[in-house]
Amino acid sequence: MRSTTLCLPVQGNPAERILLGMKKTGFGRGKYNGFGGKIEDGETPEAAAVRELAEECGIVAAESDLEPVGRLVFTFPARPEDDHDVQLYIIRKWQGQPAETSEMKPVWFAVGDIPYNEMWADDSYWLPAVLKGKKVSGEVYFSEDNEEVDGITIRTE
Ligand SMILES: Nc1[nH]c(=O)nc2c1ncn2[C@H]1C[C@H](O)[C@@H](COP(=O)(O)OP(=O)(O)OP(=O)(O)O)O1
Repeated sequence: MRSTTLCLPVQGNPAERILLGMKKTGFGRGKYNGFGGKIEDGETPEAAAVRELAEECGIVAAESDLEPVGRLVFTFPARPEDDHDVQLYIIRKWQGQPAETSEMKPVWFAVGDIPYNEMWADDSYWLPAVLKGKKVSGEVYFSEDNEEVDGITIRTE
């Protein structure tokens, strides 16, 4: 199973706005997503999270500013090669302005106005808790269409 990162830039504590990216290529294309991707061989999860923030929306973050907020395991029975294990982070401090890249178009949303119907179907189950300051862990099983959630367990702390 591949190991990945997902980082959510937010403003405010508790969060008032969240930066999401409309993914233009690859996994999750056409959906608003957090920023992240594969952890390369020899790379720490934090280094991968910082690298992906820069590659996907052009912001420069320090690893020490990443707030670990949990871990999710995604299983796609119809596409086992897409199964992945995601380390989740929030970040509130960085340098530079978010900018569109070849991979993503970044857009700010108020936390009360998050476009869950244009996101991965599992996000509405765990993102509200993360934005309220909770840590989450869980497992998500997708249906045969790789879109709907067939089973989900989310634990919060
Ligand atoms: N169900 C889901 N809900 C969610 O919110 N984010 C998900 C998700 N499934 C995957 N992601 C995120 C996590 C991670 O940031 C990314 C998947 O990583 P991948 O490495 O497969 O992506 P990419 O196609 O961007 O590849 P690289 O950037 O080349 O590593 O999509």
